[in-house]
Amino acid sequence: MNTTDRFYNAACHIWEQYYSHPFIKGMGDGSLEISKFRYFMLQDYLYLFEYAKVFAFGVTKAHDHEILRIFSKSIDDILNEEMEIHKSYMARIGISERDILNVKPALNNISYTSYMLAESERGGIADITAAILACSWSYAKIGKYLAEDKKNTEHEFFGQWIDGYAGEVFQSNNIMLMNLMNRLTENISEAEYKRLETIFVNCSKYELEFWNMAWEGEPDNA
Ligand SMILES: Cc1ncc(CO)c(N)n1
Repeated sequence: MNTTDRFYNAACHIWEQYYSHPFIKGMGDGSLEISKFRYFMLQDYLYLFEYAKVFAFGVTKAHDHEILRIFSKSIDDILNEEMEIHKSYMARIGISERDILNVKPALNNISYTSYMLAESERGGIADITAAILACSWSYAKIGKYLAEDKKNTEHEFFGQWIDGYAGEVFQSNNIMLMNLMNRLTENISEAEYKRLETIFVNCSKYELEFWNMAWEGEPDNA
């Protein structure tokens, strides 16, 4: 079994909860309150700047030119492709630059990105890819899952989000990262594999916490 199949088996009890999550179901059937989506978009926008820095560790630690290109292209795609989804929604919802500057990352958001950055600083290219993969792959799967029903992608508000993640650029970048993960782990020991699996499973849990945070919104004591 290749590494990504083993990762999936190790995390599927968490991933199954994404599909039935009220936030994700609400984007699918169009019932999600815009105020919840607004909070998610702002937190996710801040998240993406930190997530891009995880790839930047990959740039500095790359041991060949192809890997260097994969990580540097990913940074460009996050900052200039994926963020277009966020910017477009911000314009639609009426969120200004100043609103964005006033947003503080929620504790879950900080914890998740700090964990990814810490593992990336400590580890090598395989650890960095394992940390990235739960994010990239889960959004690729959620986008595709929601896009299975044509009605969802045609929704006048949430359709753009679903199309963005189900679309060619995001999907093919994710496949590139999955292939990279498998290539990097072809000859590793079981102990090394286990270390990477732990990172992947932890990031999968952080993903679920991010959806919970988006659903529950700003806590009263924030
Ligand atoms: C929290 C989170 N995870 C993954 C992605 C996909 O890049 C995203 N935009 N946000």
